Amino acid sequence: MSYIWLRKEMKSSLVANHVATYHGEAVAVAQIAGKGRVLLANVDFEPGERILLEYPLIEVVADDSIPAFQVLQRLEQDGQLEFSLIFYWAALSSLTQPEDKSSRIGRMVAAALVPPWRAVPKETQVQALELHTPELTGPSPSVLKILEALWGYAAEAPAALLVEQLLQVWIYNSFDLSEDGKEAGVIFLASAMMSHSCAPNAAWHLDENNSYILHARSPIEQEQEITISYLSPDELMLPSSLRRQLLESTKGFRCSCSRCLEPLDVARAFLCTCGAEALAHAEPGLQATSPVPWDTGFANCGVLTRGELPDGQWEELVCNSCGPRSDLARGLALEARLLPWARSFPDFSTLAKVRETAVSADLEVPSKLLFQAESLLGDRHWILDALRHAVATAEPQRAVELLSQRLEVHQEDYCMTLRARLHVSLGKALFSEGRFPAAEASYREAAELLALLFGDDHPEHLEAASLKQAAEQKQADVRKPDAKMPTPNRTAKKRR
Ligand SMILES: C[S@@+](CC[C@H](N)C(=O)[O-])C[C@H]1O[C@@H](n2cnc3c(N)ncnc32)[C@H](O)[C@@H]1O
Repeated sequence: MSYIWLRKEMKSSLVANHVATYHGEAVAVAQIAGKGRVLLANVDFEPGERILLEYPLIEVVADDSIPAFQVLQRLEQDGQLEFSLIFYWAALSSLTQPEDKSSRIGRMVAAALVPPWRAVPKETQVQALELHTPELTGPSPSVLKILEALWGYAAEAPAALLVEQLLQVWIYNSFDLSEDGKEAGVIFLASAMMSHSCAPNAAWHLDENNSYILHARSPIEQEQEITISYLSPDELMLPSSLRRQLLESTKGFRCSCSRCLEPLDVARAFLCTCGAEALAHAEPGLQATSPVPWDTGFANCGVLTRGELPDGQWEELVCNSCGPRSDLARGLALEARLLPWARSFPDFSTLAKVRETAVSADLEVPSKLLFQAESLLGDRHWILDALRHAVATAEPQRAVELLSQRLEVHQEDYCMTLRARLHVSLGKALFSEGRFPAAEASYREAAELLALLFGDDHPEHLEAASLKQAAEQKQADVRKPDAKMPTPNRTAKKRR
């Protein structure tokens, strides 16, 4: 991979200078063809090692006591806003402070028809404007409506473009801080340089001061790119085509990470008739060479047509043992049938952003679906995994068995957060069955993974550690002879 290093002496990049000055011992900004600016490691990092801590550049919180915010609320109610209101509020809050009289645009907040609101110093705004946005052709209708509502027709084009650019900066670079139904967001400089990967090598979280903390989740070598996931741990389980569609529709780019470039998709694993695992191609339909007989003979499926397959095409699966197979249509048919169920599953609710979610009214019982899925889908199939999750929640007596199966599947690196959370759930299921040593072991695994991902002061780690302690305590209580009760030995003595 060839990089162009953006060093401190290159005055073209304020962000690169900032990173070199404040985080230069750990990271540097570089440029990669097709991705733009990226963050590279300046030294080697061990798993669990902290890479950086960064203070927020701008933080915003929804506040309906402010008249300018109320104007946005009215526009939202009238259906005039294209994106979530908090992005527009963040753009307005990234204008310069009313007292900044240095430019015409700098006086915008002071000139509004409503009282001035909290804005930022000019220097902060200039830094924010260096963050990634798609190419802008002009202000959007929503921004023009806002300008009209806040400034009247006097608002001029350069101001509209500035607001549009700030809006895009927030859409493409911000982190969600919403809590208890109150929307909020934050942007950073160094952290905004990081690319997404579906197999990320770093994990981030925000601490109680909203500082950005980044840890290595796998070994990272000097000059290697540092990547995080823009998707949630559950979304990382989706097949390549859906992950890519999600990133395209929400973040506006086609992912070129190592996992998305894999030709076969482990999240779409099927059972070949030989008993081995058969994987689908990551780009469905591309490998098709001739049509297959569509009569699947599968109950309730009838005759499968091209249009009924998940991506409207027929596919060939590649078996680990016998190679390309174009006769495994029963598995594909079941996948197509289960898709509406999976899309309606709460963990994957963001899929609604990708395409209209067709949720059938007569959603079937997950335990029945699970039975069918296990006969045709491979353990690594995302829908089989989601079914095991659903059944483990609905039927606590099966939780230990199903969570253990899920954990076995998720032994790979990119699933680390999910794996840690699965260990917590398994610990709870074992604890409720009175299996305290096993529960303790599961909580210990969770605590270790969470410390590695987020540090040992993170609330999720502390919770797992305290659950582990509770399981330990229970074990000790079980082992401790109760002073009031006669032990078998004492009873035996008395009898003699
Ligand atoms: C938050 S910015 C990251 C920094 C950005 N590269 C820059 O030059 O400012 C997000 C943008 O980086 C690019 N990007 C991030 N991850 C990517 C990936 N996995 N594949 C392709 N482009 C990616 C996309 O253009 C995306 O909209």
